[in-house]
Amino acid sequence: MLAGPVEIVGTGLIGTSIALACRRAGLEVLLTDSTPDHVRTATGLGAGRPRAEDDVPQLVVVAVPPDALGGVIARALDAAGPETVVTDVGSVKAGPLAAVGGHPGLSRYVGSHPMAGTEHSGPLSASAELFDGRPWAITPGPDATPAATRVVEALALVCGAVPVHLSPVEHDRAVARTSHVPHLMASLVAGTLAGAAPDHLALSGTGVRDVTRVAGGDPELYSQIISGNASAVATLLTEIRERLDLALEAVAGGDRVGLESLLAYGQAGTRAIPGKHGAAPQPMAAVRVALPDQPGGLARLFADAGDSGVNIEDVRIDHDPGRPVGLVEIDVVADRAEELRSVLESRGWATLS
Ligand SMILES: NC(=O)c1ccc[n+]([C@@H]2O[C@H](COP(=O)([O-])OP(=O)(O)OC[C@H]3O[C@@H](n4cnc5c(N)ncnc54)[C@H](O)[C@@H]3O)[C@@H](O)[C@H]2O)c1
Ligand SMILES: O=C(O)C(=O)C[C@]1(C(=O)O)C=C[C@@H](O)C=C1
Repeated sequence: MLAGPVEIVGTGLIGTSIALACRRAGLEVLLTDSTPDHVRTATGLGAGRPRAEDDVPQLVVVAVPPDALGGVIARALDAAGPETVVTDVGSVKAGPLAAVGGHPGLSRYVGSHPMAGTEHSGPLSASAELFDGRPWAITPGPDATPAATRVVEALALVCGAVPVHLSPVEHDRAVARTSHVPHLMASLVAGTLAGAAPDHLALSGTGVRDVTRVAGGDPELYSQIISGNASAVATLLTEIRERLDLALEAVAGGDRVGLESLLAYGQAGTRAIPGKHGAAPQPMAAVRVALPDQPGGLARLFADAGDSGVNIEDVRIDHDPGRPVGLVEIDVVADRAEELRSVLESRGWATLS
């Protein structure tokens, strides 16, 4: 279905990660970016080769910032061959589709959106594994042909992702809830840390890091993303503002029952998030390991964890402010945690309960 070549327009974090995943599958990849250095860097990483004038890609993947999507998709539809399919990976889907409305090549355009990323930008942060097991929204407009949709679905599969089909409007409503509002909330919480006293910040544990990580993303990119989905984001913000008022009243008025009910509602929300590959959420447990601050320590720990045969779902590293020791929290499926702990202890690692 996807035979290549695949052209990537925009060789930043997402474009270069897709290019690397396509290369991993043996596909020919052509690279384009308005910043020639990014093409050079991506080429150096093994993501493909610069596109030549006479190349005819089977699929063009547009991975540029949201404000530039409409123009770049239209140019890709103009420039590509009559059979070439064009997709984009922008975080909002109704806007780019509207921007190319009426284009004669519209039947070859199918929007999409991989639900994976990091708080970093640019080709140097890219990874072929970024999309493994992650949802990838496929959002054909009414004019898209089934054949073009299948090509874009094949791209998601080549990248190791799980395709999820929905309309552009439904997509935008969904990601307001699962991505855009969470990002904004993380930024509001993280903002309370800027300028805080260093001896207060020294008490930062994993909780505050978990809640604020995404707020480290590029403000220019996220302001484009959130503005591009303004109506769905504003609807949810209004809901949250009402609950924030209730939280304020409960805290200020010492209403423990009201507070518990707000916290229970939040807990129910965390439990509603599906597990990996869209499966039902599985209970997780963290195995906590003391890691001496020495070169190669983490590699040895991962090798020993790998030998246990227990899959690592997530990892966090924290540093003891007073000692040259790190604390590594390895998340695994709860019923395998004891197995991992006992293998690590048998290899000399100190685990903490
Ligand atoms: N960062 C994420 O977590 C994430 C996840 C999924 C989707 N997305 C979407 O993917 C797209 C790219 O995001 P990113 O995080 O890779 O950003 P990035 O800044 O890492 O990369 C963007 C690249 O596009 C290039 N570019 C800008 N304007 C261009 C133009 N007119 N023509 C050609 N190249 C151009 C830039 O030079 C840069 O290399 C965005 O639309 C974003 O909404 C981002
Ligand atoms: O993991 C992260 O760092 C992300 O923010 C990734 C994330 C998300 O919210 O899930 C961010 C924006 C994208 O449009 C898709 C994915």
